[in-house]
Parts: sequence; C-alpha cells; structure tokens
Amino acid sequence: MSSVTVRVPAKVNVQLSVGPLREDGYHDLVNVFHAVSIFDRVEAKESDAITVAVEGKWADQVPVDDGNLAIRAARALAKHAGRSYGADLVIHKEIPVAGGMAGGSADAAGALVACNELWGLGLPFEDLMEIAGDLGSDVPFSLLGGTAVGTGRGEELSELPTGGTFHWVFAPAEGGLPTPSVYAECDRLRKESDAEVPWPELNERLIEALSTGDAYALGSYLSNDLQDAALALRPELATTLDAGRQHGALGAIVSGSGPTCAFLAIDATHARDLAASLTATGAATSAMAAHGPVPGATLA
Ligand SMILES: C[C@](O)(CO)[C@H](O)COP(=O)(O)OP(=O)(O)OC[C@H]1O[C@@H](n2ccc(N)nc2=O)[C@H](O)[C@@H]1O
Ligand SMILES: Nc1ncnc2c1ncn2[C@@H]1O[C@H](COP(=O)(O)OP(=O)(O)OP(=O)(O)O)[C@@H](O)[C@H]1O
Repeated sequence: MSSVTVRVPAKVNVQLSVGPLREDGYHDLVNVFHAVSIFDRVEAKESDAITVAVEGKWADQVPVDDGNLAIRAARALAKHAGRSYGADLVIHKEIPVAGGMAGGSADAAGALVACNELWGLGLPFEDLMEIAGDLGSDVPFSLLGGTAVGTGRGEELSELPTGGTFHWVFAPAEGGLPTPSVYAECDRLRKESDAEVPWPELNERLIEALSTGDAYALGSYLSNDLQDAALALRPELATTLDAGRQHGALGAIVSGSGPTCAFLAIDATHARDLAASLTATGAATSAMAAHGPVPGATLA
C-alpha cells in the first residue's frame, strides 16, 4: 500500500469537571467527550523518513517540526513496533488550532491509524489506545470517537450511549489558548477564592439527557470547570456566549480549554441559522455548524 488516508473528528466536552492539582502536574477529571463532525484528514505516504506537511484553513498555525503531534505519534508507533519506519504525513486541517477541540490530538490519532495500516503492522485497537494515552490526555478519545467519559487525566475511557444526533455551532476565536495556561489559570483562581476543590463526579442527569437524545436537557446541564479560567484570559468570549444564548442556543459553553465557543442547537436548521446570526451580528468572526456523535479516527 503506497498511501493511506484517515479522517478524525474534533471534540467538545459536554461535562468537564476538574479535580485538585496532582503531584505530576495533571488534574483528575470527569471528562465527558463528544465527537463532532469537523474533521482533519491525515494522509500517510510511503517514505524513508517521517515528515509532515499541513494544508487547509489553519495550516500556517501548525508546527511542521518535531513538535507536531502527528510526527510524535508516528515515531511512537515505529518505536512500539521495534523498527525504523518512514512516512510522509499530510494533514488537511479543518479543526481550529489551539481551540479546545483537540485538533493536535486528532492528528496524532490519525497518524497512528494511518501508519498502522501503511506499515502493515496490524496492531490491535487496544495497543493504539495505549500509545495514544502516552501522547496526550485527549488522544485516546480522538481514536475512539462517539461519546465517552474520561477519568484519570481523561485517557481512561468508557463509552456512553446517546439517543440520536445533537446539533452544534462552533465559533473559533482569533488566536488560540495554550491548554497548560488555562489549567494554570484555573488553579490560580481556585487558590485566590480559597474554596475546597471537590472530587469530580459524573452528572447523572447529563448522562440521561445524552442517552435519551434530549437536547433541551443536555443544553441545561452543559458544564466546564475551565470556563472561568478561559474567560479570565479572554473576557470577550462572554459576549460571544451571550449572543448565542440570545439567538436561542439551548446551551452555550467554552469548548474544553477554549477559546472556541460551543452552542447546542435545537436541530440542523436552527444550527445553520444560529451560525449565520452569530457571524452576521459580528458576535463571532466565523461559525461552523456540526453534529455529533460521530466515529473516531477512521480509514477514509
Ligand atoms: C482541556 C482538555 O482538552 C479537555 O478534554 C484536556 O484536558 C487537555 O488534553 P490535552 O491537550 O491532550 O493535554 P495534555 O497534552 O495531556 O496536557 C497538556 C497540559 O494540560 C494540563 N492538563 C491536562 C490534562 C489533565 N487531566 N490535567 C492537566 O492539568 C497539564 O498542564 C498538561 O501539561
Ligand atoms: N498536528 C497539530 N495540529 C495542531 N496543533 C499542533 C499539532 N501538533 C502540534 N501542535 C501544537 O499544539 C498546540 C495545541 O494545539 P491543539 O490544536 O491540539 O490545541 P487544542 O485543540 O486546544 O487541544 P486540546 O483541546 O486537546 O487541549 C498548537 O498551538 C500547536 O503549537
């Protein structure tokens, strides 16, 4: 096989509960991931070395050196297989960069699946999941897709049933937010308020809303413990969230570590209208309608 292409979705966190800071610098989470229909494509072509090129909407913001998560993923897979393999990776980028939608993680997951196929390794899904967890907390979910709860750093996943399709609008913000800075701001705000940080618990009502496909209930239970930190770093996001609510969003939330804002719509038509209103009124510079859940990294 001389070339393999994999399609990988973005995510939104419908519940992100952040526990106390651990000694290793991470936080224990209850992280309810939901994969949505904004996709990066990762193509792997036969080569002697591992290289990466990026094309598409956000290409100029993505590193093409060893810091690229797709390169790190391909290297980790070759190491696991115990041989020196090569692949020219081409990422077609649709997921906002440093936007809280796990774009880099998606590319890492895509590279794992594509190189596993290109190199004929035939490694089982569980092995890919293990390598994924070492690459980043969000990478295992990018492989799995659907809707799932992540505990630990977010890498220990259990799938969650969903009844039907949910419709979303995503408004990326100019310039990204680095994930470590948002967690650090969350810790700083907590220290300042001196309140005890509770152990994160799954919201059973949110799980019920997901399983019954009740968008109204899901909208009312959306929660993100990183939102205050993201808003402290980017106060203008509050205006975007308010505008979405005024245009009838069932819920409006910062996606993960932000700065992308996520709005839950009633149906596909409402999502299209909401996206159009957000951009027409200038509340967002761009807005994308999408739906979820969708599968994780899949051969195209
Ligand atoms: C905000 C989320 O996107 C929600 O899904 C994730 O928790 C972040 O996942 P990610 O980008 O894959 O993060 P990683 O690459 O594993 O970690 C980047 C940094 O985020 C912080 N981090 C991440 C995950 C976690 N459970 N606790 C943390 O404190 C740490 O400072 C870490 O050094
Ligand atoms: N393939 C990649 N795509 C995007 N960014 C990458 C990639 N590889 C490395 N990076 C670096 O990682 C940083 C974070 O990118 P990413 O798009 O994954 O953020 P994010 O969506 O906020 O992550 P998450 O939601 O998982 O916290 C970028 O600023 C970029 O420097």
